[in-house]
Amino acid sequence: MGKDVIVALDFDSKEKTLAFLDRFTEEKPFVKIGMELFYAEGPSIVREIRARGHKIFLDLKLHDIPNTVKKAMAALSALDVDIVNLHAAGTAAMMTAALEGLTRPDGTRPLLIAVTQLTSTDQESMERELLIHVPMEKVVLHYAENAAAAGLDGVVCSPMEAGVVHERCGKDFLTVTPGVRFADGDAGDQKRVTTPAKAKELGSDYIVVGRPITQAEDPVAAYRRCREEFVG
Ligand SMILES: O=c1ccn([C@@H]2O[C@H](COP(=O)(O)O)[C@@H](O)[C@H]2O)c(=O)[nH]1
Repeated sequence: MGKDVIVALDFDSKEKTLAFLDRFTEEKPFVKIGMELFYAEGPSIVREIRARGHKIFLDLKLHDIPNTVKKAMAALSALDVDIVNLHAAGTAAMMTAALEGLTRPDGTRPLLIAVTQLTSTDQESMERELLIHVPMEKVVLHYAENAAAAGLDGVVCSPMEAGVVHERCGKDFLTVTPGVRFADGDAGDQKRVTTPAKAKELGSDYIVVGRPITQAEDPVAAYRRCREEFVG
C-alpha cells in the first residue's frame, strides 16, 4: 500500500453514497465506510462498494471486552475490506483477541489498525474530560507502541504525530491520519488539524478526508486537489 487519500463516505443512505461515487468517472478513490453509513445500510453497502472496485477502510472503531471484540471481528472478517480498526484504549488483551477473531481460517485478514486519540481531542479536552495528564504526543506514542506490540499493522493518529510514530514503531507501521483541512478550510469539530501538504511533509501514509471533499461544491476537484497536495 502506498501513500493515498481515503475519502470518508459519511452519508446516511446508500442512494446519497452511490450518487457521490458516481461523480468519479475517471478515478476510483480509496474510501472509508464509518458508523453512520454502516449502521444505516448494514454490510450490504460494503459489498456493493467493493463490487464497484473501491478499496475500503471499514472504520467501526471497536471497543469492548476482548471476547466480544474477537467475535465481532470474526463476523467482520467475512467482508472483503482492506482495513478495519478498534480503539487502542481497549488494551493489549482486546487488540490480541481482535487479531485472532479477524484472521480467517486460511490465515488471511484485513489490516488492523488502532485509534490512538481521536483527532477531535486536544491537550486541553484530554486533560479536562479524560483526566489524562500526559502530553498528547506521548499518549499517542504509548498507544502506538501497545498496538505494535500486540501485532497490529498501524494506527489512526493526527498527521502531527505520524513522524514520531514511524520513528518509534518503524516505517512500515501504518499511520492513517484524519484531521485534514485545506489551508482555507473550516476545522469544524477537528482539533489536531493539518493541510494535506503538511501531512505529506510529516510522513502520513494515508490521509482520511471527509467534509472537505463530500461537502465541496465540486467533490471531484476537491479530491484531486487533496491528492495533488498529498501524493503529488
Ligand atoms: O481520530 C479520528 C478517527 C476517525 N476519524 C474519522 O475520519 C473522518 C474525518 O472526517 P472529516 O469530515 O474530514 O472531519 C470521519 O469519518 C471521522 O469519523 C476522525 O476524524 N478522527
